Amino acid sequence: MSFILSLLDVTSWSAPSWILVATLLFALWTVNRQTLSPSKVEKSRDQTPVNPTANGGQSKIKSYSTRPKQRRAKKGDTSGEVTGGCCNVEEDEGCCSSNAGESCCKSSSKPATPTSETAIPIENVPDREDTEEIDDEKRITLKILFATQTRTSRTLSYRLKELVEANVPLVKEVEVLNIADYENEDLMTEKSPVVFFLSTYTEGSPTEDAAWFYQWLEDTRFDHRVNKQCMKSLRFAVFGLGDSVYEENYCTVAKRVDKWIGELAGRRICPLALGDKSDDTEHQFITWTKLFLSRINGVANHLSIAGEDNLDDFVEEGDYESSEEEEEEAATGSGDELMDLEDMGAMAAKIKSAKQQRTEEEAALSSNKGGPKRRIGTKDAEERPEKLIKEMVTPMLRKSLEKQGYKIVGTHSGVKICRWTKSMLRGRGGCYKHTFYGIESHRCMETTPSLACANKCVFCWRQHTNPVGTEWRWKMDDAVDIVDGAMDNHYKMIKQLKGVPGVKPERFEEAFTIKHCALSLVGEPIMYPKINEYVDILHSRNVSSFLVTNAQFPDAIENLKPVTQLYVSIDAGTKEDLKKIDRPLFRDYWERFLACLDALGKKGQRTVYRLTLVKDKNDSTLDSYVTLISRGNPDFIEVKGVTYCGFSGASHLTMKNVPYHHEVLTFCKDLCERLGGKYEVACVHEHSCSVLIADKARYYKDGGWWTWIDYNRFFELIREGKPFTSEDYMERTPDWGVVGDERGGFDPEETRFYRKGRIPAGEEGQR
Ligand SMILES: Cc1cc2nc3c(=O)[nH]c(=O)nc-3n(C[C@H](O)[C@H](O)[C@H](O)COP(=O)(O)O)c2cc1C
Ligand code: SF4
Repeated sequence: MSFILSLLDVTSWSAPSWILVATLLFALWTVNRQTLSPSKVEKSRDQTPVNPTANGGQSKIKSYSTRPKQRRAKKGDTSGEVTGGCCNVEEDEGCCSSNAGESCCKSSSKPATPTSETAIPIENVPDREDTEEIDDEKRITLKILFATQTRTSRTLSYRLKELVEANVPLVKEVEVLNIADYENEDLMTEKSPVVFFLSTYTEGSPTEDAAWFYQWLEDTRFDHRVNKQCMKSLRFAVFGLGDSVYEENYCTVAKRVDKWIGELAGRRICPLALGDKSDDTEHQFITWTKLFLSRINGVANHLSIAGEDNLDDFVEEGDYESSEEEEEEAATGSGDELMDLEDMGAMAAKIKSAKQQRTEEEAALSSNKGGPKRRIGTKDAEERPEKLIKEMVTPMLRKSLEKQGYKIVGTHSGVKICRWTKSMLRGRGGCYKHTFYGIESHRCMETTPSLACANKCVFCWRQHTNPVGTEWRWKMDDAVDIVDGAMDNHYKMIKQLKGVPGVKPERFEEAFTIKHCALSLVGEPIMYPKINEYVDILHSRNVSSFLVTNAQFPDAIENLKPVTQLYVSIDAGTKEDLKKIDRPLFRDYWERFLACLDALGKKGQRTVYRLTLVKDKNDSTLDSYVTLISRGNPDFIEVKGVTYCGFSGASHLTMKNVPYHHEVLTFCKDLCERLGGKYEVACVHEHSCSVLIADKARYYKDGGWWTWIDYNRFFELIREGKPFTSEDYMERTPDWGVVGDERGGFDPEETRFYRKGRIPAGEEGQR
């Protein structure tokens, strides 16, 4: 042992020891370098095909001897697939768990490791010996510029880099850069072909990193000092990222950049392509990439033979109109076949026929239904021809949501076990709904029949991995199937908790009879056109229903059957703030929001406004909340401090936006004061920074608060089928739940558990 220690004591080493160690280190470094040397990497590309047909087979480079055609790639062919890495496009936004504090690949500065098909075959592979003969000076550099918020564009950029490196030996180097790090003016003298991956955000705007470039490019077109042919030497291609639900704002940034560079005489290597979040971005990317690889090979080949000139065969004409047709081509390609340049004629015919078929189908629909648009609650979606209706949860989205812990039920529903369910199973306390309304958290299922919604709220738990839409446009599952599916999955998750330290056997048993359903997981439950059938099934099984809606569908609120408790989310007090916080899809979002409050006021049911306080964002406009409360006249107002879900490129919320419990309480007291005494703070749940404000006239009786629910009575009332009100099934709130009680809303039958390093509840500073 002392010998080893003396070896570790470097200060005692003699000169020969130093020389020995240095020699060993050098030898190790050399071996390692050889393992990773480019020639080794090249060897692994040995079989990678390249397409000389892109230059008409007339390459003057001796090395491009043509080999017989390789087999064509089939969709799903994974031969040559590189596995590993979490930021491939399939997980573009969802690869990171939303839990704060978890290690996150998004924060890594390392490029995403693609799981891409690096072996996308371009036909006629050059022989290994031949490619080695290519003079390095003849090989070109490709630049990829991306602009992103949630990293999809960045991920695709690195995937394209990998694919080009694996498939196009004439490209020596692929540089991937954030567009903000590129000198805009260099586009006018750029020698390397440039590919842009650009995403579009609110109202068709560019991302922050692209804003300067976008403005510069727009201005350049009108700058009389600038030659309108200034980008003549630029070979470029644009891939846009967006979401077609934004209709006329769909991929605006990419469309415009493609158009503007074209107007400045830039030469397109490849048509504009659009990756649609509501469709299959992965498929669109692969289809476009196949075309791009063959084109860039042609461009590289010509550049290396003929230099700057003689490129006309390999660039698209610079006019924007023609690229729409091309865009269609990229979108409709089957992805199964390789598009050689000679195949383009056949492809054009295919696109034309696909277009015609679609027009005919749409026309048939319009004549049947009086228009192709589908509305929530109508049967249009159900009656659309099967092949036009897509599933809401694509395989890519499924993977991403499953990573975040959701169990996907059918094609549009999800269920997830709540942390309070686990907590109550272990006798460590229930959630705020236990304190406020007597919910048994260990028997509560949190689910949604629609993972889609019509917003992009900054505090969304899903970090924007879910689909969005203003109407139901997906395949629709039967209500009974999704209730069954959600319950089965919930029970499976409960089963997995067997044997977890602290789980109480009697609670574990009870958990196999669900008593409550919180339709508030994510998404918009009332978007599901069969929501009434859904709640009927729950009630018939003696399961209570707490349904939360985001106040964008007033008709659906009006048509909704009685639920145990109906919530609307009030995410802001003013039109401007609502736009900033919820980032709604509807242009008339404010009118819809107000109409929802009016509809709620007329329901005559047990209703709740749910306010999520985001410090410095929606906590300052008290008077505007007063107006909204007077409008919908809810029974309760639940106020909760926002929960920090970790950083998401699309959100920008930080811990600074999370209010302290005392700040939430002060806000509530101020609010009650401004409401003139009609409402009062009734309960608190300090644990989760939640406060309940109740209508005093309705819920304060016999010297106490009656915010709890008699669930059995509710089911009886439903079965009786006669009209009833919230006062018919209220129950007295236990003392420990009432504001001012020293237990802070913690059930005395439970045992408080403090995680190491956590501040005990009720203490100053608790969030
Ligand atoms: C708040 C928000 C607003 C958006 N607005 C638009 C839009 O106006 N048009 C569009 O085509 N896509 C829009 N999108 C969709 C994004 O462009 C799409 O999610 C894209 O894949 C994001 O790419 P990125 O991950 O590289 O940022 C929006 C997304 C969010 C979160
Ligand atoms: S409405 Fe809900 S699900 Fe939709 S974005 Fe907002 S928080 Fe997320």
